[in-house]
Formats: sequence, C-alpha cells, structure tokens
Amino acid sequence: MEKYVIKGGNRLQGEVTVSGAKNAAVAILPAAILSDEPCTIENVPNISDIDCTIKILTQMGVQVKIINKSTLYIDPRHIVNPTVPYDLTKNMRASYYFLGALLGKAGSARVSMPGGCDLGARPIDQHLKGLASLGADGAVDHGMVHLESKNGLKGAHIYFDIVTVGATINVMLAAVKATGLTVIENAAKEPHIVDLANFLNSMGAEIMGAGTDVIKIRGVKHLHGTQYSIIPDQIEAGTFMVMAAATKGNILIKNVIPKHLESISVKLEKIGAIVEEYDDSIRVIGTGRLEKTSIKTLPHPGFPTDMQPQITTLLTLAEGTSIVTEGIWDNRFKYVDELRRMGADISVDGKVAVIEGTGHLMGAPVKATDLRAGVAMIIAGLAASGITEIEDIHHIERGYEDIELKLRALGADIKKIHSPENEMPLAL
Ligand SMILES: CC(=O)N[C@H]1[C@@H](OP(=O)(O)OP(=O)(O)OC[C@H]2O[C@@H](n3ccc(=O)[nH]c3=O)[C@H](O)[C@@H]2O)O[C@H](CO)[C@@H](O)[C@@H]1O
Ligand SMILES: C=C(OP(=O)(O)O)C(=O)O
Repeated sequence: MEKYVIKGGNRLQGEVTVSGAKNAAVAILPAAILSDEPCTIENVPNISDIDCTIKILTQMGVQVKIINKSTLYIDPRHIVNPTVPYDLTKNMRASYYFLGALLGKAGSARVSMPGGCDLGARPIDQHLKGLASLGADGAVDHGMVHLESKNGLKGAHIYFDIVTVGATINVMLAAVKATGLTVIENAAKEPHIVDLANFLNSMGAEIMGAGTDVIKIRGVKHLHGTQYSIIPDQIEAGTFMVMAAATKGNILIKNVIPKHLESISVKLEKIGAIVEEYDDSIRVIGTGRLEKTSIKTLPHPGFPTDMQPQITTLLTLAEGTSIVTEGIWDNRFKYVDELRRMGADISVDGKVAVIEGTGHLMGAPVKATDLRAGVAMIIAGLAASGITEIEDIHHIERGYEDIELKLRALGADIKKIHSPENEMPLAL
C-alpha cells in the first residue's frame, strides 16, 4: 500500500506547470476513434485515468503509440471489438464516453457501467435518453450497457432535464457523424466541452455553440486525422492556487487559461489571498490573513464542484464561520470525517457544510476517500502542524500528474512511501 507522508508547515514558493486537463483528455481520447485517420494528441496528462483509457483503446484494437510523456498517436483504423469490459470501467467514470464514441464509429457499443469517484448517485438516464433520441436502442443487462442503432444515427432535438457534462459529451460524440442536425439544449458549458468541440471540429466536424447552453451539431460523413493540444487542467491549477493560500506561499502557476479560473480567483481574493493574472499563468500569494466566506458549487461558469473539498479545507484555516453548499452532487462531504481527525470543526447537513474556522490543523493519519477529497488531505497536511499520512492515494493519482514531484519542487516536505498493510508507520 502506498501513502503520502507530509511534514506540514512549509510555505510553498516557486513555479509549477499545470498538466493537460483530465476531464478534457478522457473525452478527447475516445473521440479520436471517430476519425478515419490517425490523430496526434498533445498535452495529455500522465495520470492513471489516461493509462486506463489507453488500455480500453488498445483492447478494442486501436493502436496507441506513446510519442513522449504527454503526446499520443492514436490510429483507430482497425477496431475489432466495440466492447469495454467491467475491469476497465470500474475505476473510471469517463469510460462511458465509449458509448457515444463507439456508437458514432460502429453503430453499436457494449460498455460496462462506469466507476469513478463515489459522490452519491451518478445515474446515466440523461445519456441514455440523449442517445435514444439519436436512434440508439438498448438496454442495461448484467451491468453492461448495450446500445445499437440498426438504421443509423439521426440528428435530433434534445433537451436535458439537468445540466450534465457527461451526457452532453456522449451526445456530441454520437451526433458528429449522425445524419442531419442535432440540437442539444440545456447543454453543459464546462471548458472541456469546448475543448472536445474544438478537437472534433479540427477533424472536420461541424459543432457550433459549445460553451453556451445550446450546441448544434451538423453530422458529417467522415472525420480526418488531426494534431491537437489539450487545454490545461482548470482543477489542477485551482488546487495549486488553494495550496498557495493555505501555506502562506507564493506560487506562479504556469500553463493555465486564467478565464477558466475566474470563479476560483474571485473566491480566493475574498478569502484574503492575492491573485495576479498574466496571459497564460497566474500567481497566488497567501497573505496569512484568511477570512470566512460562503460558496455554492454550480455548473460552469459557477464555482466548480471539483474544487469543493480543496476550498472547504482552506476555510478550516480561516477566521470565522464559512458555509459551503454542494450544488451538484448528493454526497460530496464524506472527506469531512478525515478533516475532523486533523482538528477541523465542520458540521454537515445534507449538501451544506458549516465550517468553524479554527485557524490551524494538526497532522494525523487520514485517507483519500476520492480524487479531490484526497488532494484536499494533501492541502490539509501541507498547512497542518506535524505529520500527516494519507492512505488510498490511488484516488489522487487518477487526476494529478507527478503531484509529489511538483510539490517538492515548491518546497513541500512530502514523500511517497510503500508500506505493507498492517505495518507500523515509519518514524520520520
Ligand atoms: C469525467 C468528468 O468530466 N467528470 C466530471 C463530470 O462528471 P459527470 O459528467 O459524471 O457529471 P454530470 O455533469 O453528468 O452530473 C451533474 C449532475 O447531474 C446528475 N445526472 C447526470 C447524468 C444523468 O444522466 N443523470 C443525472 O441525474 C448527476 O447525478 C449530478 O447530480 O462533471 C462533474 C460536474 O462538473 C464533475 O464533478 C466531474 O469531475
Ligand atoms: C469527480 C471527478 O472525476 P470522475 O467524474 O472521473 O469521477 C473529478 O475529476 O473530480
């Protein structure tokens, strides 16, 4: 079992470069199979969700060559098996993008129900509704979603009942090669929706309106190869921003799109950090003065739910009572029990957390209950007095490339240790 061991108290200082966006990459790699020719994709993050995506592609007959750490060559000309089995979907939410991508490519898909972070109920009814509108009949059988379009996919008018990133992406993937026009209303507007549209358009797709709540897709017969660079990861950047504020640090975060970070910047300034925006970088200076605030997570351009555990952790270090409301997921406060071990005073009632800022945290053994909850434990450990040991770090490695190395370069005292289960913790 691997753990992170952090000795807290160091101010993080220096520069860090953000990797490509996980949530864009996990959509763009499946999208590459829609092409009739090979694609080269740059700025791919080196994380375990991408390792898993590459395994899925490879087992279905797609040739994937790793050109360098962040560049992949994907040749989808010889797909033999439009099936994604349980062992490849159980740890990864975005495996369901192969539903839309395989339908668009081959007219049928068999994809095991997806895993991913446990944030409460994660139904896929809107995905199935959208794909059915395009002409995909199907059923869920023994945990396997089986969809088929016997007469070919046809453009349709789809209105989502709720704003959903995943269903918006799945319908985009299936609709690009459908006949006629597809209109998605109440579409998600996240930066990775726009990135996926830009990628598909660079292969010859005709997608208009991505980034607004109405996306129009005129189906095309063929998509050609492309060379494309994925956008920087909004959430990785936001996480380093919070780390600077939490450690009274001063970090220049490079390879970012400041516009994607606005909702985070505004809240950090309100809490007391200094945020300086440049063209493709952002500097955050932790002043040591942290003030209470109220935050509600919302679909883009609102404050992202994937930054909720990080900002809640920061607010445990602030003066006064803060309120964080989770506006997307039913159960995204499970990590609060772990923060309590470190001295945090937080009460949770459903989707609302009330944080009584205590000004400081104490190191303790904790576990990562999911990806962002896990990185929140790192933030807590960096700011806390003493030693924090974090278990179940495989969750963190789903979405943060080289986090330990990046943090050490900023002056953090963090190391990854291998510790067999039931072994006594290492003395530092
Ligand atoms: C791989 C990826 O990009 N994951 C992100 C994606 O997840 P994901 O795409 O799974 O999240 P959605 O935007 O689809 O979910 C939003 C809300 O809609 C509900 N819902 C969703 C689909 C559906 O068919 N029915 C339904 O009721 C969900 O339960 C949730 O309450 O967006 C989330 C919200 O920004 C982020 O936290 C995840 O990091
Ligand atoms: C919830 C997340 O990911 P996933 O949807 O892949 O579980 C996340 O990135 O915070």
